[in-house]
Amino acid sequence: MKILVDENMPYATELFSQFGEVVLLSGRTIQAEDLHDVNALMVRSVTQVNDELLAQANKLAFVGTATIGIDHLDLVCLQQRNIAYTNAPGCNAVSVGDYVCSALLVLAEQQLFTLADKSIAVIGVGNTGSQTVSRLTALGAQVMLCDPPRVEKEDLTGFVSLEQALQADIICLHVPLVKTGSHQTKHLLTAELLTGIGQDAILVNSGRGDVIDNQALLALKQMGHAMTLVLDVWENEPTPLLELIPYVAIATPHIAGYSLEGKARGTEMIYQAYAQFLGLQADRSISDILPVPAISRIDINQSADQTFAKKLVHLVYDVRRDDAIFRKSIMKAGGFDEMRKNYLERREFSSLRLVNESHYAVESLYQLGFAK
Ligand SMILES: NC(=O)c1ccc[n+]([C@@H]2O[C@H](COP(=O)([O-])OP(=O)(O)OC[C@H]3O[C@@H](n4cnc5c(N)ncnc54)[C@H](O)[C@@H]3O)[C@@H](O)[C@H]2O)c1
Ligand SMILES: O=C(O)[C@H](O)[C@H](O)COP(=O)(O)O
Repeated sequence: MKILVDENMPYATELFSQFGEVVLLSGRTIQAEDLHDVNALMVRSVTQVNDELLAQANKLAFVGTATIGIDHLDLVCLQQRNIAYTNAPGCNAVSVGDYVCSALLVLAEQQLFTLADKSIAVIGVGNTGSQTVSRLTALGAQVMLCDPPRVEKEDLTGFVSLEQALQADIICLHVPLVKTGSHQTKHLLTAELLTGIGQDAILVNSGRGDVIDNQALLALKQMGHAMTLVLDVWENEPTPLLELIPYVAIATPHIAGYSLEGKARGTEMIYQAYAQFLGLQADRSISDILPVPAISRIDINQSADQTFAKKLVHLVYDVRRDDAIFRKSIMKAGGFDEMRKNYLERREFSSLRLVNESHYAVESLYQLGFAK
């Protein structure tokens, strides 16, 4: 059995070697000839799995992507070739929630605001959006929810329209890239909709870059629109619109989901799916492999407020680290992918246990994801 795996998939060799030979390649450069005699292909979002890539796939029976998004898989092509596929829904949702929380707490400190005083809208209330909602709610914010496809299917009440969501002080985008059907998201934020966003607003995109018309956003910023931008995802990755970067307050190279736990969970989920596909028992686990975090417990000696939450959040993950590396590396050829490949270890809030022997009021910190 030969299993071809993107080299940026942590713990892949440890897990997939249960089934056979594991071959590691750079996901961005996997070619059709690499798939000759390969039984299973395990990718990340940078590999376009389509007719062109699968042209020489004579034995391929399974494709796994260790990601939430599946816009890089041509599902029709996989079905036509009778190739099974799986993704890893929710694998890095906690990591994305941590990212948004870290970014908004940076901006809250810089712009002197309290999240509880802001109107916040989350657009796309699935796995990642819900993680953002629970963190912001823990920090006292009232969060508006916008998810027309869910409202249509689940008959939910209290959700707002896209137009209402775009009036919020803070707008967080968590939608997938959908190019067909009645809820398409490519350029969901058109030039016209972007223009209607408030001058004091904050716009965070950690979904997919194509959801915002990046050229229109640049034109708007060049005309002096003052909204604050947090962009983790960009149109045309790995070569984002360089002129846009100086207008972005927090800019990162598509790493919102890159906690070690999130990436490892992605690998483990497709490993388990492949074992099931083969009718075998998955006998390995990432919990046996993940390293102990550098700081794993802290004694709590005060009740929680936003300032205290910020200290703890940024102790575990301060997004400014990734923003600084992004600005330094993005001008270099291949810089975007290089930053992702050499991403510094980052742990989730849950890696830090808060010991509260004096029973201070810190329930909100546990709601943020810190461990008890
Ligand atoms: N930046 C990163 O590192 C990172 C990490 C994980 C996921 N993502 C991206 O985020 C996307 C969302 O992830 P998820 O786990 O929350 O997915 P999900 O499928 O759990 O949730 C997506 C939600 O968006 C909603 N939605 C779809 N179209 C919409 C529209 N037009 N308007 C409003 N809502 C809409 C869906 O109904 C669904 O509830 C993924 O598809 C992926 O592209 C990025
Ligand atoms: O869809 C996802 O899960 C995320 O966008 C994921 O973090 C992307 O990471 P990549 O596969 O590009 O390494």
